[in-house]
Amino acid sequence: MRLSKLKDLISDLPKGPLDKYRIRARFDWKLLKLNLEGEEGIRQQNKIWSFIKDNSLFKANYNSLTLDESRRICTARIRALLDNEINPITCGSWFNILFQYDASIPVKMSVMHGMVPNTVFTLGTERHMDILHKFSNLEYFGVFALTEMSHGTNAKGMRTTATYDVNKKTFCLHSPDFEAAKCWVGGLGKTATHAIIFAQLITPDKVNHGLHSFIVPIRDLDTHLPLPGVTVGDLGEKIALNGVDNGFVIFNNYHIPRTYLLNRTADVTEDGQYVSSFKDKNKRFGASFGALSIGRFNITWICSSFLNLAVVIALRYCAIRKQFGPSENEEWPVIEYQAQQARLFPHLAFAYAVKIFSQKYCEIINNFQIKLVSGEDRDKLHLEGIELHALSSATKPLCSWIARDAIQDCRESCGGHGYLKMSRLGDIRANHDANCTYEGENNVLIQQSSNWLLSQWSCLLNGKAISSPFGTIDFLADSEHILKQKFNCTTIEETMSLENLLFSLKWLLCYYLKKTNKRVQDLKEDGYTDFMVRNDSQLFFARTLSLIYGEYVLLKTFIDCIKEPIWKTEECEVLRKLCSLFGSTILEKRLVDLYAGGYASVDSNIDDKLRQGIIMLCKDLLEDAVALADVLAPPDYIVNSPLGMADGNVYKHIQEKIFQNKENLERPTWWREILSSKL
Ligand SMILES: Cc1cc2nc3c(=O)[nH]c(=O)nc-3n(C[C@H](O)[C@H](O)[C@H](O)COP(=O)(O)OP(=O)(O)OC[C@H]3O[C@@H](n4cnc5c(N)ncnc54)[C@H](O)[C@@H]3O)c2cc1C
Repeated sequence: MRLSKLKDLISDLPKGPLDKYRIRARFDWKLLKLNLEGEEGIRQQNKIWSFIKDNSLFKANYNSLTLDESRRICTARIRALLDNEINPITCGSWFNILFQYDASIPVKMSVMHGMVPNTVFTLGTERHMDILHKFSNLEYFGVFALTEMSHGTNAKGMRTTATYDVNKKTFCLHSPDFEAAKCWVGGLGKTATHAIIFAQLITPDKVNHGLHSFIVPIRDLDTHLPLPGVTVGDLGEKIALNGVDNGFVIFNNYHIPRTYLLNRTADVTEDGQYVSSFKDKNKRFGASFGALSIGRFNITWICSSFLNLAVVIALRYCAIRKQFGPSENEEWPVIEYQAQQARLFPHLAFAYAVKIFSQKYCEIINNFQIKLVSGEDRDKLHLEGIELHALSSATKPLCSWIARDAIQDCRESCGGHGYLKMSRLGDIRANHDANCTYEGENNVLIQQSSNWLLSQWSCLLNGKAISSPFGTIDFLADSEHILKQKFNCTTIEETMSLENLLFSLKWLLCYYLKKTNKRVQDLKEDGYTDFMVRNDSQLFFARTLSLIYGEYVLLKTFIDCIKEPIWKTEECEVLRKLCSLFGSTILEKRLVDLYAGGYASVDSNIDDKLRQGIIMLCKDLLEDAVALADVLAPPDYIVNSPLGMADGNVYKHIQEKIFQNKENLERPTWWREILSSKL
């Protein structure tokens, strides 16, 4: 790409005190950005950011808003974005960068204008095209309602019923009590006209066929009042994301047409017969699981958006903020300190790892969804769906915990000013928080991943082939050989090499599979039920097993990405360092297992080699850290934190923000109460 064209695509950064670090970088940040995000990706981002910059509705709010005003503004901004063709469908996964501006907007939009049409498209058929059209035309506003008041994670325990009425040719929706009310539904509190409701489908023969999804009218299209038989309302203020009206709904023998069942995988005929295109019920779930994984892979991208923003703010601030120094006359920016580097640079490495992973797997899951709709080989799709489900069940928790911990460290690494609301780090932390809970509560979701890994392990033990269409665990076929290997690196460089780090994770995964399986078998032999076996094998095995699986795939994806021929030598060099820092930071936390499992002998000094390697890498990366943050940074009007602006004029921007808000300088209306003791 010609330089003038690159300048149009990626704007120059303003000059300022951060230049001191920028000129030390050993690569061109714009070229790295171009290779990492692609020309189309950067165009998508520019389209979204420039729309926000030029639209008065999106001027930053300086004061806290009332709940009602938060919701109104969020809805108005969503409308403006939609009117300008900015939505999850047209922008694809790049839409998730909106989380860096105001997280409520993409949360509500992703549900109403992404997840809902996607679900209708994926799980519905021809007969739902008219409804789909109405969602797209904004005649209908749809929400996604799975969670119930007394059941969230355990979807099978949900108690809303949809009983087929053969005489009326309708499904009768019913919530037996308040505990069966659908709740937490984003957009339902004030906005929705329709909801996709997951309910237990019961046929006239009284057979319960399990959870199925239905399109259900909620509010009158003219008056916006609840329809008869529907009680709908708002859950009130939340910890964050208050632009989103999370709501509840209760049905009282409420009838909807038979055709409102989303019937791609199963249907009920007019005379009440249940028919499924999947002979095996589990396969119906397999394909649906795959479809649901799209949300979880998207969350890894959302985590990446929050993580990038927090890391950008913290790194830029810490490169400016000075404290102490080697002499009376010399003060050091805090980023120069070893402790600060060790706190922040691994998070920078994690940010790149999560970004590369989420970009790749969002593309894979989008392609999977297309195959699902085009009705390719069902058996093949079933296996692919299961692997994607298992992977997203490990990486969604892993990436959201990585981001959670990183954001907190970023907040602390900015000291007191990081605690100011204007730093945005508190809002980033609170908004990100929900990623650990929705789309599958992390601690429960992660069990799905270990279940799949254990089932593949038992195939292997029984001489059967493992099924890994995406190749995330195909190396397990070689597990016997892997487990016999020993750590034998003699130098720090060798220890920190990508090949060695990846192999160590392969070993750990095999080791944890063996250990978890042993625990499971022991419990079975002791007569435990399947339920108790699963419960009692979580600590310290199954949970760690899933995390190691996620870590392995993230590292492998990072390494594969570096191997692509697109990179210039200097880009490869810096990415390799980040990747090595990512892998070694993960392994350093698992030293106990590497020793206890016999991979590393006591005199191998793997701990010293890894730790010294991390220190060396952090020191080395100081040269590139600010430029690496520039690659991840959105424009200043999106960063919108005086601590993290591109020019690095931290104190000037803090002063502007303080003085911008007139209230900060005014005498309080209650000033007499202060002096009352004297009056
Ligand atoms: C901001 C936000 C938006 C949301 N939007 C929607 C939406 O649009 N539509 C919708 O349907 N839902 C939505 N939800 C609901 C969300 O999907 C659920 O909250 C989530 O699935 C967790 O379920 P739960 O709240 O019932 O947690 P629970 O399952 O009750 O979990 C409580 C605790 O118990 C633990 N636990 C549960 N089972 C086990 C087990 N077997 N082993 C070990 N520990 C266990 C969990 O780890 C957790 O710590 C939203 C939630 C939030 C916070």
